[in-house]
Amino acid sequence: MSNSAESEALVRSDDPEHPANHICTLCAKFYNLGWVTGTGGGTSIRHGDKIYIAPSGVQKELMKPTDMFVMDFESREYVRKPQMHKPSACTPLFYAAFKRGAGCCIHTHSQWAVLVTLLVERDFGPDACFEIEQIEQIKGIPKGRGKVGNLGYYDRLRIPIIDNTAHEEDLTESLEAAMEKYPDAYAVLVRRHGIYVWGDNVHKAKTQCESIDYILQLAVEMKKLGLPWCAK
Ligand SMILES: CSCCC(=O)C(=O)COP(=O)(O)O
Ligand SMILES: [Zn+2]
Repeated sequence: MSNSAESEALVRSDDPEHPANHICTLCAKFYNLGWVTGTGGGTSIRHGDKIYIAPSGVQKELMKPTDMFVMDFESREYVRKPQMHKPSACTPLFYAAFKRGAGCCIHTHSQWAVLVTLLVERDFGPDACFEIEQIEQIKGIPKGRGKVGNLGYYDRLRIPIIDNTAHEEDLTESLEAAMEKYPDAYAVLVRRHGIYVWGDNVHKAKTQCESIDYILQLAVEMKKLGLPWCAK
């Protein structure tokens, strides 16, 4: 897109739920939860045929709508590219979630997520997975893509764990492999790094991420108390 007025229009709106505004307000909230401190983590939103992406290496809680990159979903070309920055290194990972029908993807560096990946370290390898059941908050997570409703109290929540890589974008292949292997998952943990959580829309991605973070914190405390995550 060569016309700068058109490019500007993509990020200027009075609607607080316009993705350029929404990413900024969400990241400010997530900063206060310890999810996106020190420039780590982030959020991306799909809006029709456009994807809104934050810049890389910036304080995510201080971003402005005009800082946003905008990518065309089909061509994967940028239709808005602020000169000062590069797009988030998480972009190919967010894109993997959008290809699976997500409307929003959140990446956090939550310490609870990191700790859980260390607590299941004994299962290190391609099959590593965090599993928990009989916790009320599990009901905040959908059963799976194309399935109706959320998990029940007696259902088991499974979140696959992939190994970290030196560069964020190099996680893409293993994230996509985990998505294939666990088609019902709405989240993937990254060992010693954090978590990616996605949802059909912004509201669902946010509430699912909150539910999962709550469960991960609980899981760490349960482990400290010697309490099992699953009944059997
Ligand atoms: C200190 S953060 C290291 C990079 C990272 O893991 C991350 O999530 C942020 O990447 P971005 O390119 O969006 O700044
Ligand atoms: Zn990260």
